[in-house]
Amino acid sequence: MDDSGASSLKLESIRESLIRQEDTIIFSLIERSKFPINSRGYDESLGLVQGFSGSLARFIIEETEALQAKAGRFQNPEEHQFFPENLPPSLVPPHDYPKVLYPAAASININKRIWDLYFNELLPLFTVVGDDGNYASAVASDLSCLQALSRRIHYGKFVAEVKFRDAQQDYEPAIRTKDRDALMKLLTFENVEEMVKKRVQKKALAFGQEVSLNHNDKKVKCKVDPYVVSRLYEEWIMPLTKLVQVEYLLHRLD
Ligand SMILES: O=C(O)C(=O)C[C@]1(C(=O)O)C=C[C@@H](O)C=C1
Repeated sequence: MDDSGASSLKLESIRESLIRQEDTIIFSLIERSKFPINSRGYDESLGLVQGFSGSLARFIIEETEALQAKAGRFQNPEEHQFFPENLPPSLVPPHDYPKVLYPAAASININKRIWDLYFNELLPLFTVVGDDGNYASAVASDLSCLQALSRRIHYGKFVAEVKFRDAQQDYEPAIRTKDRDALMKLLTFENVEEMVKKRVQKKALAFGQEVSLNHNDKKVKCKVDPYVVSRLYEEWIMPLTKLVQVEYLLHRLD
């Protein structure tokens, strides 16, 4: 959260954070698209890393997360690990993050799903086929994409909390009867989703276009197809953010 305390929790400021996170996601996709797909970096059976059974991607991301855990990254309730098993403890003094979410919310982590989705479905949509051997650099960019996506999707916890506080009487019956469909309906704002899709498409066009000094150059070339970015939001990012909201709300009254 950008605000300093739970009392300043407003849907508007939560949405502002989601809007700012769009920039991070789009820039990270643009960075990753510099490299071709580089599939060998994700092959679990190639044995590229001596003494490690798994892909180069898994190796880099596990090791990076271990280092970031020691530096306190996952103390922040907005951050979620891809490999929570055997993470080393933080070595830095704890920061006093505002206590906005209920404590059990920490156990909601859908990164396994985000991981599978990213590598199997999303990556092929915004990278070209090919192999330039730059596996380590490509994976470093993958990690930026994964962390940006994970942070955005799990931000659903904060969105859900503020919606619950704003309309507790509407949410309580559906929470008590564990009615997922009713919760999904309550938290969905189709007009907002339409705006998100349009805005991210426009941002991808603005952030990713080739800049030319040649005035005769009328054709706009984009590093990442703006339509693909809008599709990522429509088909995966927003549905998963809503899934996190439902998971969060289901246990809100435990
Ligand atoms: O802005 C909200 O109200 C949200 O819940 C976030 C979000 C999104 O993921 O962007 C998800 C569900 C709503 O239907 C609209 C937008």
